[in-house]
Amino acid sequence: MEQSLIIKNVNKIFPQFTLQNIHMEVPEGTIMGFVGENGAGKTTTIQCILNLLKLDDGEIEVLGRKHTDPVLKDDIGVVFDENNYFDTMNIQQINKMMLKIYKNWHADEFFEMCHSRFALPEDKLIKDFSRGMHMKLAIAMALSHEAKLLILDEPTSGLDPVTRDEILDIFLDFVQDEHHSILLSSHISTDIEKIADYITYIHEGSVIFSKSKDELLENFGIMRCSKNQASLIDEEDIIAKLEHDYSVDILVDHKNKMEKKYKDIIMDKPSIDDIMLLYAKGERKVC
Ligand SMILES: Nc1ncnc2c1ncn2[C@@H]1O[C@H](COP(=O)(O)OP(=O)(O)OP(=O)(O)O)[C@@H](O)[C@H]1O
Repeated sequence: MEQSLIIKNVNKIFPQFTLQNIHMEVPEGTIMGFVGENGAGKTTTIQCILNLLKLDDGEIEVLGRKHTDPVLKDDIGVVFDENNYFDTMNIQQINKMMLKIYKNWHADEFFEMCHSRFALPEDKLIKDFSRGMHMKLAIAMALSHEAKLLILDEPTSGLDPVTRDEILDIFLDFVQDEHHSILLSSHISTDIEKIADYITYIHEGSVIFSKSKDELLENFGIMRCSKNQASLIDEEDIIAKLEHDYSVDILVDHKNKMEKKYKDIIMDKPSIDDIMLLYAKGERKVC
């Protein structure tokens, strides 16, 4: 399988924050969920990919080209959480501008999505759009110029559950083409669990893991231990550990093996939120 996106050892240094040795690979035809706490470095990573920030070190390859190659503009569809560029325009004016910017801009698809799918108002200025309308417009724009890679920063935040579901289906539809792929940053972990094939978790500027979702959710387990039980667990079996007042949660890999080894301990299947919480708040080692 070819990779749509390869990030190798990327470093970006800000005065009070550093992205450290970021690595990630997004295979064609797949969706990579990009998760992490507020301020973990997701948007900074995305800005590096889009060449909006200069790398201090490392390499990024997008669709087989160096990420600085200007021809990539046509092949990448982008949705940012906050975007005020089009505030003084309406949908018609945006269409006219996009026709000049993208060589493969499809006005018919754009209007179909804006009107039929998303019911966006034709004449309203974008600054008068609600947050949900803003996101829908951004998604319609990203999907109307034959992009092969979508880079989406919080595309479903602020949307109601019904619209969110509809948009997730659009993303799933998009990757039915085996040459298409998506990098999807989101705090809504149920969205990620629903549609991602792979998950990259970034914490304080470093990638903690970048793995297939099935591997993560099937292989990882959380052992709910008493303090006494926890003291008997081999250190090498512990990926992360979070102590509560009277109990200890321990994140382990190879869930089935661990269940047999520690028969008396309750083993839960973790959600992405559980895994992030254990890593963020507990003691951990990088896996
Ligand atoms: N241009 C900049 N100059 C200095 N620091 C910056 C700049 N851009 C981002 N940062 C810092 O980088 C860190 C990571 O921010 P970033 O926006 O990448 O996080 P995030 O994971 O996208 O967070 P959120 O989920 O809240 O959107 C933050 O501490 C932020 O203040």
